[in-house]
Amino acid sequence: MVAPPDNDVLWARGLHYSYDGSPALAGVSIGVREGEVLAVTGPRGAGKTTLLKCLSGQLVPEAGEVWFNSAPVHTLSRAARERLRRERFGWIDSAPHLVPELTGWENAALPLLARGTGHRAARQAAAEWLERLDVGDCARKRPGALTRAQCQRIAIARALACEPTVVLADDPAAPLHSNDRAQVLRTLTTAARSHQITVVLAAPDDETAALADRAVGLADGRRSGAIPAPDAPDGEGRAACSVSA
Ligand SMILES: Nc1ncnc2c1ncn2[C@@H]1O[C@H](COP(=O)(O)OP(=O)(O)OP(=O)(O)O)[C@@H](O)[C@H]1O
Repeated sequence: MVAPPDNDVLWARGLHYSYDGSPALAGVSIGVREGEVLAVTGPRGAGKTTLLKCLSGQLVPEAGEVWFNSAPVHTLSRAARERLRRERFGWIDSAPHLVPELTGWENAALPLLARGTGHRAARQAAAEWLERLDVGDCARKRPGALTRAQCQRIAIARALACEPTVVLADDPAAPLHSNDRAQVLRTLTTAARSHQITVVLAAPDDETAALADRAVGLADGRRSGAIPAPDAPDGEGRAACSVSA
């Protein structure tokens, strides 16, 4: 095993993963620098979700290595990977997956409570993140009384409230109306940057990728060619990244 570069908080080399014999990742290597927002772009089925799941320890690659903060993830036991995910990673899915019986703040506080944070402190942290994400008025409401966009903001608050080292966001604006998409994505990237949280963002479109500092492409489970850098407005946006399989 070769240790990753020092400034990569998350680093993977030669990842292979198949579903029932069909390859989803075929030798992907990637490095994520501390504090950056990295977009993983590519069409449907390119392997973005599978890559994020391998990086976060949800899936174990059939071949290849994943390192977090210079420690191997791919060799950890299931229990150790679960602990790592609970303590250091946040996950945002393309659907909010809130618990319908719980209120907004209770949903946002769940990962903190799972970590053993006291009820009062968890409630306070959840409430602060709901405010930051402009859904403070949803704290006492249940998901059934909220819009999809409000629920997705609560899901983002849930991922950020325990201030993880890395957030993996799998097309987090997918279910939203186009008016809400840009706003929700911008809120996520701004909040992460202001708290030095590294983000890996599966981005199916240019609009999403443009909010990242850097973008890498996937196609058919492999790294695809160099992505041109668009004009980055207001210091936001991505840089070109020359990539190889
Ligand atoms: N649970 C699964 N069982 C079988 N095949 C799967 C499973 N999940 C993904 N795949 C397949 O693996 C390949 C990569 O899928 P993946 O979801 O990682 O791509 P993606 O880029 O995230 O796509 P999308 O944008 O549609 O989410 C696709 O061919 C997909 O059909």
